[in-house]
Amino acid sequence: MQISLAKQVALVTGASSGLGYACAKGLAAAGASVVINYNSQAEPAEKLAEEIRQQGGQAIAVQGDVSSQDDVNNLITQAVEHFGGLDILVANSGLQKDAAIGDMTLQDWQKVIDVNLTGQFLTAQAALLQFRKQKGQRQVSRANGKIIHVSSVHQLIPWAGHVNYAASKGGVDLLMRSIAQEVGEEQIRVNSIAPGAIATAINADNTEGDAAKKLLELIPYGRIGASEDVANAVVWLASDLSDYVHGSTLFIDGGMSLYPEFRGNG
Ligand SMILES: NC(=O)C1=CN([C@@H]2O[C@H](COP(=O)(O)OP(=O)(O)OC[C@H]3O[C@@H](n4cnc5c(N)ncnc54)[C@H](O)[C@@H]3O)[C@@H](O)[C@H]2O)C=CC1
Ligand SMILES: C[C@H](O)[C@@H]1OC(=O)[C@H](O)[C@@H]1O
Repeated sequence: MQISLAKQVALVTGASSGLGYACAKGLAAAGASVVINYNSQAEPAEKLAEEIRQQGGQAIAVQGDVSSQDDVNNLITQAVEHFGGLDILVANSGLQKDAAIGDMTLQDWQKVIDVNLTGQFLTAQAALLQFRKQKGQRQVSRANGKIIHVSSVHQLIPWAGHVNYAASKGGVDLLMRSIAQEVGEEQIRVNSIAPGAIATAINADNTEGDAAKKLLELIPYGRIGASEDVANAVVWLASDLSDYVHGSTLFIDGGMSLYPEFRGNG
């Protein structure tokens, strides 16, 4: 079944690479106008926007640091100014700064929390305030706006050597579920996805060669994920086909989260 997001406007943060890039492509292919946020990599974001326009879609690339409230507010402003409103937020931006707990600097802790958790708070808050502002004006979906947080299997599975990252994702889990509890009566739909091992650039060391073999021992379904596996799930969660899914986390991990033990991958 081909999903249509025609007339809808999506903002994807951290979309100049990896999962965000794939999600922006997938949402555009489903007919959404897309705001492609990037922090420092302008070229791939602009190229993707141009590719979408060349294919008859609508897209713009907008620089912004999701840990800056002013930048986040500008992302929403650009969506409204260019496409008339906002219907879908994919809060995707994230990074890792790995260290053993005894070696982790406060800077490395703070940076990961600022982007992976505070950035998700700021983008979700800005999006839902826009949903409220435009309430009743956009007859494009059964919901009055949709928020999809990108979390990780490590919201559930501890990850030695990555305490900042795992803590940030654990926070995203309760952030999502608390927002969902608070705004559901406004028909603002809030969910998250929890990817497992997906072959993206930041994961290259772990998803190739011997490291991949080790990882595959933790994946019951027997393969490492692709960005498209995540993008397909995001398009479905953004569509009315999932209209009764609210406050849920969709694990996209080949069954990795079935394991109680994860000795990490790097
Ligand atoms: N690749 C994987 O196996 C998994 C990835 N994830 C999550 O998926 C999301 C995307 O990760 P990947 O695509 O794998 O990595 P990636 O590094 O390709 O994408 C992360 C994006 O976030 C952007 N970003 C970083 N700091 C930012 C800031 N301050 N403001 C705006 N954007 C910022 C980066 O520029 C980058 O484009 C992250 O939240 C990550 O935690 C979760 C589970 C597994
Ligand atoms: C399980 C993955 O290999 C691991 O999970 C994450 O959230 C990280 O980005 C790694 O990809």
